[in-house]
Amino acid sequence: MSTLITGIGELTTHDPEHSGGRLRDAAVVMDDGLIAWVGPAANAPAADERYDAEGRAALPGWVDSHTHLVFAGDRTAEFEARMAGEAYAAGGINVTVEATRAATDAQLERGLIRHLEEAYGGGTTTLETKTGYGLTVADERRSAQIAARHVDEVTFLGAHVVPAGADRAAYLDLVTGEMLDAVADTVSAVDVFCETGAFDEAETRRILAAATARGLDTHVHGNQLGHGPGVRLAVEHESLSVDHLGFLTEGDIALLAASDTVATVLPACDLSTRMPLAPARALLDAGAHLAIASNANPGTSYTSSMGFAVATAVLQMRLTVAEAVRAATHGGARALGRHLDRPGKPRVGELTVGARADLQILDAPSVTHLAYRPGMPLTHAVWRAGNRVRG
Ligand SMILES: N=CN[C@@H](CCC(=O)O)C(=O)O
Ligand SMILES: [Zn+2]
Repeated sequence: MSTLITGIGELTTHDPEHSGGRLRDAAVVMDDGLIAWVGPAANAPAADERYDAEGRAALPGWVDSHTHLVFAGDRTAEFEARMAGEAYAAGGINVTVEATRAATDAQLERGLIRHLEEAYGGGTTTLETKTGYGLTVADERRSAQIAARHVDEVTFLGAHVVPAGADRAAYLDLVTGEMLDAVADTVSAVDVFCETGAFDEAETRRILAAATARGLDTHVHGNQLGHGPGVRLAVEHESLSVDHLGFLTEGDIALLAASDTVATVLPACDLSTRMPLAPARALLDAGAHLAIASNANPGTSYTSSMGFAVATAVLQMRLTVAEAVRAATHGGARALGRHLDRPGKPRVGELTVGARADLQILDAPSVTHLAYRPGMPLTHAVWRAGNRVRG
């Protein structure tokens, strides 16, 4: 079944062949879950069904490359304390760990589905989520298995913190050994929280090496709470991404600019933790690959709204709307290694022939409205793999 979407007032493709990635009065044909044709509406071929966008803007669905959505419990009190002046500290993670361990599988799955519905309702079509609130072999395994039933990419974050009451050396052995083996078939990548209060340089190196030895991709949570080795380790290890980046030196920016490791910024988290905004403008100007993600989690960023993240990146981080949209789609795909076709996984984050047909239509004439009308519900219709899932 093929679908023609026509009457697109402004189409963002990310294909440089199409007027630098932006077309006016455009159309798209989807067939068999993939983009089959993109071009001027006047030249569009026929299809089995037709949808008229009536002049609205269309763009790739959001690729949210960083979330933590397998959890139970609530951190409202911690948020209130932060808004009253307390600093964020990694230790809060243990509050969610306790609640997650106490939850049944069904409760965790229901919570995940509820949060995914929110994310998808806002135009997200590809989503990564991490384990990291179980921190025992059984709890990390069930978190990974529940996530794998519902999301595109699952990342093992056993190295979130050393759980309360655990022996540090023994936990390091577990997270690089038995616990990693228990999830290795279920996840595609391993993440490490490299930060004071979480894991230091030597520990991070060991965890990244254990992941690579099992053929898994890697990510690093780095430079969130202060300056540190996160960026350097991610780049040295050729990790897919290093995420957060509120505290960067000129040297860190130069390292990222010279590497394929994606610099992932998390604007909603920076706001919610009242930490410095990551220098997205400087990263792009230096030539780094940039992604924007939600970091949806109950501690530091309890929102999965990619529209909000994009608006904040424009209004506060000084990106253009086109740069922010690219970082939240193509950038996120690159951060997950999904900007290239993989066996059984067509590339995402762009509207080019052969890519997965993931497309959102805004109730607005241009993507500029994402920042011009921040916080407004602009998602009008969404297709995922060629199926209309919203609107
Ligand atoms: N920094 C580490 N992990 C999460 C926060 C987790 C939490 O506080 O529950 C983050 O990305 O911000
Ligand atoms: Zn995170």
